[in-house]
Amino acid sequence: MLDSKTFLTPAQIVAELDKYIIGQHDAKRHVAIALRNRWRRLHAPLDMQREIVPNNILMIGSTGVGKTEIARRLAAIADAPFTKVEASKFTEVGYVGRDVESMVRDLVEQSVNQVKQRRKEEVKNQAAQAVEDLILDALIPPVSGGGLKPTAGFSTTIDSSAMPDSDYELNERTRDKFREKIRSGELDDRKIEIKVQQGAPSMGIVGGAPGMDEASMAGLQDMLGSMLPKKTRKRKVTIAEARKILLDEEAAKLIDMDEVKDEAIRNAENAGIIFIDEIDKVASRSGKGGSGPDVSREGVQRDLLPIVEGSAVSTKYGIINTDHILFIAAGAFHVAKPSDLIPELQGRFPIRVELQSLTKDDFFRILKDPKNALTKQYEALLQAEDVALSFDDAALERLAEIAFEVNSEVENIGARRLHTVMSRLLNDILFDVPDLIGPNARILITRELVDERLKSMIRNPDLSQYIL
Ligand SMILES: Nc1ncnc2c1ncn2[C@@H]1O[C@H](COP(=O)(O)OP(=O)(O)OP(=O)(O)O)[C@@H](O)[C@H]1O
Repeated sequence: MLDSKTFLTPAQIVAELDKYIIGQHDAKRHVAIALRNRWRRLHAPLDMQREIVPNNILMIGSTGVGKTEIARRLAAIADAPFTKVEASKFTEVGYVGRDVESMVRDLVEQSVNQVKQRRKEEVKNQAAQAVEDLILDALIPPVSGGGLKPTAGFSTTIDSSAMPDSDYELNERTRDKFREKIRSGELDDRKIEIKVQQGAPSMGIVGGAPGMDEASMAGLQDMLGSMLPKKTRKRKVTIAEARKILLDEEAAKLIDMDEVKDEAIRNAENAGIIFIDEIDKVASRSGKGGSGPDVSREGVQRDLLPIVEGSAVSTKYGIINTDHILFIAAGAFHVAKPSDLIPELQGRFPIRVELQSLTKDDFFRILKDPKNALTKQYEALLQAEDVALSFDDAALERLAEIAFEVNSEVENIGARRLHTVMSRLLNDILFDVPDLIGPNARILITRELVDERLKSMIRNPDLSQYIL
């Protein structure tokens, strides 16, 4: 995507983000520039490409206002590998817990999966052809022998050497007929026996050699795994299921894993986005009179620094350079301030954006407008049961109001509150369909209905604390 000749302009990127995220215009502008800059860098002269450093971003805003969502959607727009980590989960090197390099390994893993998926898509037609042959072999073994065992009801062993020409032709004609039936889906429910590959055998390496890191261990496991013959197992499944299972296996056989690894590493290096949440939780400096936990928090920041500054991290797919990965750090910064981060780290996140707290009106729009709005999700769920659910605007206004009130009275969890409120509102309906509310029913959620179902709870803070 990023290496294609044209790419979305910053305004177009914002327009894409607008489809999913309400408000937060400032943050959208900054991430749009950062993304377009990555494309610009890849089209700059080679010697300059090395010099251009990404403008990492620090997002400041309370929980549930769209920080993660913006970063995730940004990655989706660029089809870029993305990973989210919580800074508070890291521990300083030398202590038990997740080491900071694991986020780079996660990113590469993500990138490998993405490339693999893309390549499989490219060879899908070729793989489908091979799958059709395998299914056919299971139904009617070819005269040349081989193939998979047919199930009861079909001819069994065919001795090709003893077969006269006419029998051979007959077999071919039968196979052609069945090929058509397989294609039309007519035989989808018929059971056949197929050989499926079993998951990688466990090598039983626990702990590894002293001094061996996680990446080398995983690499060793992979290497040993690939040296052993792949185990297969027989399974009896319907033709429809066989198609799915075999398609994945056949597609995997057609792609070159070395190429996949190379491309995945390149993508992670040039397009990867790492989102570090809760950075404020590791932001307090021992220099300010801190002890114990402060020292360790500063340790985590010091460990993060080389990765954000650019260094080589070894992963089971190879060495990856972090120089051009885009880092987006985020935190509420209610207690600690960005200035409590160690200066070197502050310097690595030159772009600061503040996300706004969401208003009642924002809640209303979040319920109604995004492509994946909660109302649209529930409507689609019930559509599957042929029940038409809809919401009138007054109902959505009331829901937004309730979510806003509960946030101010109980705890502010931002737009996440809409999930709990909606689920409370619709639970009975979701349970009653289809037993009590049959197909073709129409349900209109009105303001009165919202009040009726939720009023008792919002009047009682003790209750809403647990339920909403
Ligand atoms: N401005 C917004 N527009 C649309 N949906 C939003 C917005 N803000 C939050 N949401 C929705 O609320 C949920 C939580 O948002 P998100 O994960 O982005 O929170 P966050 O700001 O990253 O919080 P945290 O720091 O706790 O992770 C998501 O389902 C997201 O879609």
